[in-house]
Amino acid sequence: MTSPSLHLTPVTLATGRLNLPGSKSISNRVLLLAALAEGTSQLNGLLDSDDTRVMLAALRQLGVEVKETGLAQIEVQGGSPFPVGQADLFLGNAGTAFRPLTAALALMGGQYRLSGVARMHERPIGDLVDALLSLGADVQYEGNVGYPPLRIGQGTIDGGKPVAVKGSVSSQFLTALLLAAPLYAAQASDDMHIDVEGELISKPYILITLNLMAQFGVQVQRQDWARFTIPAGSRYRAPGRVEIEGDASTASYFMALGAIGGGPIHINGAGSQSIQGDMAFADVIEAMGATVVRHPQSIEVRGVHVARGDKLKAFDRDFNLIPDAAMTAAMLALYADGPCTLRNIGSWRVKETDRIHAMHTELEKLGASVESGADWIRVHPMEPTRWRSASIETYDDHRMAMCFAMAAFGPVPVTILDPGCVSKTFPEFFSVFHDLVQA
Ligand SMILES: O=C(O)C1=C[C@@H](OP(=O)(O)O)[C@@H](O)[C@H](O)C1
Ligand SMILES: C=C(OP(=O)(O)O)C(=O)O
Repeated sequence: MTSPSLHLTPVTLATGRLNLPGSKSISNRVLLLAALAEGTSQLNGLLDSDDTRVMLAALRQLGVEVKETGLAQIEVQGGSPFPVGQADLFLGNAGTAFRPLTAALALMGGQYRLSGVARMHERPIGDLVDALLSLGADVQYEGNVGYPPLRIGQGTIDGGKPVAVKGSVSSQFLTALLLAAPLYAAQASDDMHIDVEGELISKPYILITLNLMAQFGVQVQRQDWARFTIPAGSRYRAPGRVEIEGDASTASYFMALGAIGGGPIHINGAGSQSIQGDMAFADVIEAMGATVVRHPQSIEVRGVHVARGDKLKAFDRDFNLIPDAAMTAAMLALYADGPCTLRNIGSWRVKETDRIHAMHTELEKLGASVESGADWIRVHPMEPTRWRSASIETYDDHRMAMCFAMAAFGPVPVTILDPGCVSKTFPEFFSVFHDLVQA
């Protein structure tokens, strides 16, 4: 179901403060960890959005006791195996729910079906399934080989020999194996080794995984990015309280606002102590000419006034480490003093939509000159006379909707189609955006 379109009239200034919603990546990891850990976990600051709702609903269907104890506060009674050994789970388009649950249920054993929206059934999962099959799990494709929906049965898991996983399509496959690994390692007499075969993309997300596993009592040993060892006897223990920090990918939209709308924008919820790689987007806007002050749990951004003709500095950068925040950088290119090139972003092709195609097409509708290839995109800056008033398709991709809000700093009105798709990670995005900008 599509939502009514949103008309953005030109704005010139951005200033104010906001509290970030909880991190999607941390929320869904912590929900699964709390469900697997023996004992009670109190999760504070959890994100409330489509992606966390499908994870919560799945855990409840699996019999995990989850209580809402306050605003963004959840209490989880964990333990494994899950109480319900048979379930048909719908996981929307949430990669952070689909991939980790596939691995956990495959190692747990039972009878499960995992499906999602049509786009989820076009997002690859073969590299994770191959790794699980090599461990002795029973995972079958219901439709196209290499893609959801999946059926999981009772396998015979042997983690005694190193398991290899490819990480060139998504880091979530390695994250999924790591999160599930203690289901085997807890009973094992030998350490479990996970080897990465070939290139590993989006590395900072693996560090989030390892950090949170450690908070739940499992210390993974890492040899570069090649081998991950889960010691024999490793088991998750509920840590009591877990504070979930704000979402750094969401923070990128507000850092961008400060960079082009003067600021100051005060962003509360993630700062220099963040465990999220996307906080490095602050370095990107700094290099473009914005001023960033980093506090342990917040940041402040001041910038230029692009609506008055100021320009940001152009860039040519590798964005492999921050693929989500990279989309925001592509929008900032419109206001730069030269062409901006984003490299090593091949994973954009298999996310909520083909983001290279979507970005290229929609930026051209605004009047921009764009070039792209298999894993890169180049956006040329806009002269004021080039801007065209366009209706922007969002392709059911929350990040397309959120980053095209930055086009409101151009001189013509812009319409965002189906803006409600922001509910994947930040349902209140447009009301927070409107509170910060002025004509
Ligand atoms: O592990 C995670 O929480 C995520 C990893 C990244 O995916 P890839 O590893 O597929 O790039 C990122 O794009 C996604 O939004 C969240
Ligand atoms: C790629 C994304 O999501 P997912 O967790 O579904 O992979 C994203 O949020 O940009």
